[in-house]
Amino acid sequence: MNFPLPIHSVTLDLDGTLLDTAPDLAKAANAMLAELGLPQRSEAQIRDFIGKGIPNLVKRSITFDQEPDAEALARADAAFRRHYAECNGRLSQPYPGVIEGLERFRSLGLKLAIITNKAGAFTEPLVAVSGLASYVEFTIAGDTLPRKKPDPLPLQHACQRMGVPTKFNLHIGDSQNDFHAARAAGCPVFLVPYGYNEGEDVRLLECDAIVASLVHAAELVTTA
Ligand SMILES: O=C(O)COP(=O)(O)O
Ligand SMILES: [Mg+2]
Repeated sequence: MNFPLPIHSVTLDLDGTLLDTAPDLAKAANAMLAELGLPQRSEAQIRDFIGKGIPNLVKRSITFDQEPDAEALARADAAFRRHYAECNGRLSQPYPGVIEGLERFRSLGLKLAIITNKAGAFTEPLVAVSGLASYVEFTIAGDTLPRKKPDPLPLQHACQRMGVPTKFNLHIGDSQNDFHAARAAGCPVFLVPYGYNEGEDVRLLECDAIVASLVHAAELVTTA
């Protein structure tokens, strides 16, 4: 790939790319585990459970020796959502370089949108309270469409909504879900190494660039 990369828009992953949400997610998961009388998890463990949406995080958190049954899962899911609604956004912070990187993308005239696997009920308040809402045209949450990342649908939908051919939309994320969604949609993809990738090293994925921050990403693009 030749740099600078010519693009019209940037779609951004939320958890692990824009915001470090693991402390709030770990707090809610441990409150849920305590309520169900299950052992606590470390924040490091919870970090590795983030990426494929809340039902998956809940299932991974309550799975110890054996697979949970449907009823246990439903109770855990409801408890998690109740606790997360209380603490969502309290400890979550933008990573270094996020606001400056968004400013740079904006000054290049690029359209920006957020694409997350997090459920919409938690995404909208989080994007608002973290100050990210003013930078993006819209947000697509994990339950906005019938399929979420790694399916390409959210990226295809976002590109259509912005009127940008997928090859001119750069997707920036922290995980294999972002990587596969972008590749399947035909979008170039940069990955950050500081987020959550379900316990795997993102450097093993053949993305177009590993970027230390969004500022670094902005240095590698130009307006098409
Ligand atoms: O909710 C998740 O599991 C991850 O959300 P993300 O797509 O913003 O990383
Ligand atoms: Mg992520």
